[in-house]
Amino acid sequence: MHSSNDLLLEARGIRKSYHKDKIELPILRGVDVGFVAGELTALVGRSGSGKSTLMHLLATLDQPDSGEVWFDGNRIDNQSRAKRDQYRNSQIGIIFQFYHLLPELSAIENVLAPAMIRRSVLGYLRDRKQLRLRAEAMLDRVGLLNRSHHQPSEMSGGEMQRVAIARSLMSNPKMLLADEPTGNLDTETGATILRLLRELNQEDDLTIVMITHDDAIAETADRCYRMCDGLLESNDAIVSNGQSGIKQGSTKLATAAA
Ligand SMILES: Nc1ncnc2c1ncn2[C@@H]1O[C@H](COP(=O)(O)OP(=O)(O)OP(=O)(O)O)[C@@H](O)[C@H]1O
Repeated sequence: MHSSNDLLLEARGIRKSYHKDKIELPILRGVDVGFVAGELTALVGRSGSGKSTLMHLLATLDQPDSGEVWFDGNRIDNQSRAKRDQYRNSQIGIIFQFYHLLPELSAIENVLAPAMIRRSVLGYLRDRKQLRLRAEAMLDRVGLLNRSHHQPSEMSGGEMQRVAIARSLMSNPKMLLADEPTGNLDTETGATILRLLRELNQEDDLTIVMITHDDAIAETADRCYRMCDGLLESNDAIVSNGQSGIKQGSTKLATAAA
C-alpha cells in the first residue's frame, strides 16, 4: 500500500526553453509536480503547452535548463548518461501515440528488441530462452500471445499499442509514461487500452502518468494536472476514478512557481 505522500517521481522547479533563430521559446517556466506511487495520473493541456516536453524530461530523454527530477528518492537528471540510460531501461516504460514499433519485426521480436539492444550478442545468446519466455508472458499479459508472429502491418492500431505496452513491461518497470496512448485510436479501442492500463495499475501496482487531450479520459484518472502557460495546475476536482470532489488525503502537488 502507498500513502498519498509516497511520491515515486518528482519534478522540482523545471524550466526548459527551445531556441530558434536566436529567439528563446520558454516552454516550461518552473514546473513542480509529484506523481504518487500506485496512482494513474493524467496530464492535460492544449496542444503545444509542453506536456511531451515535460514527459521527455521525466524520462531523462532530455535535460532541463534548470530544476531537478527525482525518482524513488534519487535525483536522476544530473546523473551520467549511463546512469540515466539505466534508469530509463529498468525503472520506467514509455509508450507513444504512434506505437514506435519496428515494421519489419514480428510482435514478439518488437517486444524483445530493447532487451536485445541492451545486451551484447553473447549476453543475448546466454539469456535468450528466458527473454523469450518473458516476452511471451508479456504478450499474454496484454492478450496478444496469439499474434506473436504477426508484423505491425498485420495488426490493428489497438493491437500495435498492446504490443508497445508489452514491450514497455519487459524490464518490469515501476512506472509507465504514456504520451497520448489512445490518441490514434477510435473511442472503443481507446477504451480497451485504457482498461488495460488501469488493470496494470491496479493488479501489477504500476504507477502511470498519461498525457491525454481527452477530458473524458482524464476524468477516469486518480489525479489530473493541467499544463497552462508553461506551468502545471492541479485539478483536484478530477480525482478518484471519475468521482468528482476532493480526494481524501490528497495534497495539492503542483504549484505554479513562476
Ligand atoms: N526541438 C524543438 N525545437 C523547438 N521547439 C520545440 C521543439 N520541441 C517542441 N517544441 C515546441 O515546444 C512546444 C511544446 O511542445 P510539446 O510537444 O511539449 O507540446 P504538447 O503539449 O505535448 O503538444 P501536443 O499536445 O500537440 O502533443 C511547442 O510549441 C513545440 O513547437
